[in-house]
Amino acid sequence: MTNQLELTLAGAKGAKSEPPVSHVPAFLSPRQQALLMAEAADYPFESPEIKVYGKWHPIPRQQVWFADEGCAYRYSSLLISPKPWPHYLMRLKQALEGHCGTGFNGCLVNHYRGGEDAMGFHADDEPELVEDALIAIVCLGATRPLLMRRRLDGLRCRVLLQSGDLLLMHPPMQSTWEHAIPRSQKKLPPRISFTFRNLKPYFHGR
Ligand SMILES: O=C(O)CCC(=O)C(=O)O
Ligand SMILES: [Fe+2]
Repeated sequence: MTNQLELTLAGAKGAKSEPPVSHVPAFLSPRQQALLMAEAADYPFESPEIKVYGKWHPIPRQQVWFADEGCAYRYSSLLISPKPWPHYLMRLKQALEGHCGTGFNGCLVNHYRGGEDAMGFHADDEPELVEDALIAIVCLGATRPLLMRRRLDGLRCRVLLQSGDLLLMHPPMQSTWEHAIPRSQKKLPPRISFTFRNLKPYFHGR
C-alpha cells in the first residue's frame, strides 16, 4: 500500500483502524485525463430506475457497464449486459493491471452530473464478483469525498478524490466497510469514476 492516504478520522479519537484502501494521487497525467474525458463524452450513459421501498426511481447519477463477454452485472434488480471496451478505457485497464499485478474484466463507469448526483452507502459484494478481489477506482473531473463507514461500529473515514487519482479497495474492504459519494449542496462540475472489477464469467449464464 502507498502511504499517501489522506484520511480524516471522524470517529473515535485515537482509533487505530483505517480502511484497507490505498490512494494514489495523480495516477493519470493531464493528457491521459483529457483523452479519457473526451472519449467518455460519447459513452451511452443511462440512469436506470431501481425500486426503493416499493417505488421506482431513476438512480441519482448516470452509469454504463463495460466488460468482457459473459460478464453481465446485476444492479439492484437489473441485469446489465456488457458493452465492449472503448479504446482509452481498455488502455486504462491495461495500465491498472500492470500497476496492480491483477486482472480486471469489467468496469462500471459512473457519471455524477453535479453535486446533486451521489451514491449511497454500499459495498461492492454482489455474488458475481470474485470474492476478495481488488476494486480500483479512477476519477476525472470534480473533486469529491469518498466516505467510508466501518460495519462493526460505524467508524467513519473520508478521502478526497481529485481528477486523475486512483483509489484501490483491498480485501476485506467490501465485507468490513461500506463506502459512499455524498450529495453536495455546492454547484459542482461533473465527475466521472471508472470502477474496475473482477467478475466470475458467465455467472448469469450464456
Ligand atoms: O464514484 C466513486 O468514486 C465510487 C463509485 C462506487 O463506489 C461504485 O461504483 O461502486
Ligand atoms: Fe462501490
